[in-house]
Amino acid sequence: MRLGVIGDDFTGSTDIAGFLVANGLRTVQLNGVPEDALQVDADAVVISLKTRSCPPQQAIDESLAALRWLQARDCEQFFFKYCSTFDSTPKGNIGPVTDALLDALGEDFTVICPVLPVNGRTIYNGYLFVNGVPLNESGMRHHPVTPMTDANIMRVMEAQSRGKAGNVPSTVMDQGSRAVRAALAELKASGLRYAVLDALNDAHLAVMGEAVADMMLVTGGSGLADGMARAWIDLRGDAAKAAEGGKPVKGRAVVLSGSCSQMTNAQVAAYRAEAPSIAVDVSRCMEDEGYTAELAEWVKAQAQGGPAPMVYATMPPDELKKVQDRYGAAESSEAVERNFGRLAQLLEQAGFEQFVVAGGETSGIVTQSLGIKGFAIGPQIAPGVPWVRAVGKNLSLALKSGNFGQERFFFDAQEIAG
Ligand SMILES: Nc1ncnc2c1ncn2[C@@H]1O[C@H](COP(=O)(O)OP(=O)(O)OP(=O)(O)O)[C@@H](O)[C@H]1O
Ligand SMILES: O=C(O)[C@@H](O)C(=O)CO
Repeated sequence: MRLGVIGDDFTGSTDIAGFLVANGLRTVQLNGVPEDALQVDADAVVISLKTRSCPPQQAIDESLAALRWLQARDCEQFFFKYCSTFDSTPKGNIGPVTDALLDALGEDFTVICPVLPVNGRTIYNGYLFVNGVPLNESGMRHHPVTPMTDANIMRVMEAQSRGKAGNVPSTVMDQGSRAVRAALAELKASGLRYAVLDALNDAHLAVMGEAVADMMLVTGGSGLADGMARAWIDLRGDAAKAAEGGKPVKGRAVVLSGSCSQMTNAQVAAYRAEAPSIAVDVSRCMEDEGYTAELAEWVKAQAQGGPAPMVYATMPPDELKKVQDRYGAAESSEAVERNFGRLAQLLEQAGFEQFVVAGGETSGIVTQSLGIKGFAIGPQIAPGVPWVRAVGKNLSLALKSGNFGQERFFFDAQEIAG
C-alpha cells in the first residue's frame, strides 16, 4: 500500500481521503484503529481518530496503534493529517504525536505543512494565513478548545514538541523540487527536526509533493496530500472510477448541522430560506427525554421529496455564548451532540439513507451512533468534502468540516447525490 494516513478527526480524515480519490487513488477510510484481521485492498488507507483535543498521552497511544496497524499492511509512507488551521495548544497534540511517530519509525526529521490553498489556507515565510488573514487574526483566535494566537508555525510547533523548526520559503518552492530537497537536507543537517513548508498555490503543492516522495513520515493538511498524489504517476487512475464505491445511495435525506462556525451559519441561513428547517432547543436537549423522538417525527413528516429537512443547533457566536453561560459550554455541547447521535439512530431506523452533517465533532458522534466502521470515499461536493458510503450499511454521508463548502453547500450535496 502506498500511503497510510492517521487523521486526528473525522471530517479532517474525509477531507484528505477525498483529495486522494480525486487524484484517482483507491482509498478506504476506517473509523478508529480496526481489528488486526481486517484486510483492505486499496492504494491508501485513512484511519480517522478523535485525537485533536483529547489528553496528549491518549492521542499518542491511539496514533501509535494506528501506525502499527498500517505498518502491518506494508505501507510505504505515512501521513499524520491535522487541521489546516493547525488546531492545537502548547500541550499538543500535533507536536507530541509527531514526535512519537518519528520515534516509532526511527526517523528524526519531517515536514510540517498545514496548507490547503483552494480553501484559503496558505503559508508564507512560515506564517499561516486563512483567506489572506494571519491565523491569529482569523476566527481561530476565538476557538473554544484550541484558540490559535500565533501564526508563526515554527514557534507554535516548537512550543509543543521536542525539536527545533526551520522554514522552506516560497522562493525556494518557486525553484522546483530539487531546490526544495536541497533545502530540506540543509535544515536536517543543521540539527533541525521539523521543516515548515511554504505554499501559496497549487504549483507549490506539486513541487513539495515531489520533494517529500522519499520521506517516511510527513505531516500536514490535505493540500500536501494533493501534491503528493499528483506526483504518483504510476498510481494515478481515473478519479470517477476511484470514487465509484463511494457514490451516494439513493434515498431519503436529512441535514444535521451542529457546527457554529461562520461558514456554517451562512450555509444554514441560505438553506433555511428555501427548505424545511427546525432549530434545536438546547434546554430541551438537556432536560426532556422525549425531545429527540419529537424531532425525528418532525423530520419524517417534512421529508416529502423536496429539499431535505434540516435540524440545526447552529447559532451565531453571541447567541452561543449566552447558551454556554446559562448551561455550561461542555454540558450544552454534550447535550447537543447526544441529541444528534440519537436523532441519527432514529432516522436510520425510519429508513433515512443520506445524512448531510456539518461539524467535525457532530460528524464524529453521528458516525459513531450509526455504528459505522468505515467508508468508501465518493465524489467531492466541495474541496475537502466528499460523499462517503458506509461499509456494510446502505447509508451515505456528507461530513463537512465547520468552515468548508460554499454558501449553498447543503443544496450542492443533494444535487450531486441526484
Ligand atoms: N446551540 C448550541 N449550543 C451549545 N453547543 C452547541 C450548539 N450548537 C453546536 N454546539 C456544539 O458545538 C460543537 C461544534 O463542534 P463541531 O466540531 O461539530 O463543529 P466545528 O467546530 O464548527 O467543526 P470543525 O471541527 O470541523 O471545524 C459541538 O460539540 C456541538 O454539539
Ligand atoms: O484541514 C482542515 O482544515 C480540515 O480537514 C479539518 O481538519 C477541519 O477540522
